[in-house]
Amino acid sequence: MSSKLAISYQTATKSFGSLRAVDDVSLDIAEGEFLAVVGGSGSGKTTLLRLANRLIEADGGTITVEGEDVRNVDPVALRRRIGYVFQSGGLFPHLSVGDNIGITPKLLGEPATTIATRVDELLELVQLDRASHRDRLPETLSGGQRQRVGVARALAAKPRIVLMDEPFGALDPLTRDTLGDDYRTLHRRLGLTTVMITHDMTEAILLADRIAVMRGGKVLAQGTPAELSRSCDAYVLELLRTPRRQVERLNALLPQSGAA
Ligand SMILES: Nc1ncnc2c1ncn2[C@@H]1O[C@H](COP(=O)(O)OP(=O)(O)OP(=O)(O)O)[C@@H](O)[C@H]1O
Repeated sequence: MSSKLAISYQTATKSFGSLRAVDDVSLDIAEGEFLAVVGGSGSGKTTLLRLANRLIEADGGTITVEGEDVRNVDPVALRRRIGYVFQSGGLFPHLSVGDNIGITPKLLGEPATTIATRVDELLELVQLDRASHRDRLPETLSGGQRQRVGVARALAAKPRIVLMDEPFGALDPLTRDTLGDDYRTLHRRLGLTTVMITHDMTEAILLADRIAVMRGGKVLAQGTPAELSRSCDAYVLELLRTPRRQVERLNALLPQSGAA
């Protein structure tokens, strides 16, 4: 991991009316880092994520992407530099898998043959068989396959940064595990910087290098799981206890050998 910053929030604030959805947040994400943002519903995770690519504009503080103040970067150009994976896949229902993946290169005016090659590369990267997936509509895919297409689309313009909003939340646990592991491998292989929102502390611990815990628009704590465990905040400690408690309960209920 480099010591250069991919994203930096300095006292970032965003209010909706009287509600401070993001409240005075300072958070650095290094190039190559995988950061998970964990917190309950309404804690400000999505708002924080979207401040980085200007899907939402901050009303206080400064946010930089690769050293540049995002206010000085054209929002459309910024979003091409930063891949975004939506919770539901966010695919265009009337476009084929191939056209969904190729939409950004197409908007960038790349030739059709270059796009076709890129689509095939990306399908391979997210481990979807090209021939049997390229021409299908999103509604004919499983949730896991749709999320793989969502990841491929986010990577189409070769971004160095990927933002993911609860990307695997709606999937069954096995698919979720596999996709999480596969994405982590991609993150390493492509040298990406990833910021992933999740409700699930176990997923955050297993996938991320560092975790930021949000509540009420504030980042209560940030660091590796070991660093978080030294936090003085009761909410952070409670979140960290949940995975351990689940393991203890599972160990008590399941045969130890795993030969169920
Ligand atoms: N466009 C908006 N207008 C008004 N309030 C908003 C808007 N977007 C978000 N909020 C409010 O800001 C707060 C933070 O919302 P945000 O979506 O960032 O939370 P979250 O942690 O991502 O929640 P979830 O896990 O449920 O997606 C919430 O109280 C939400 O209702």
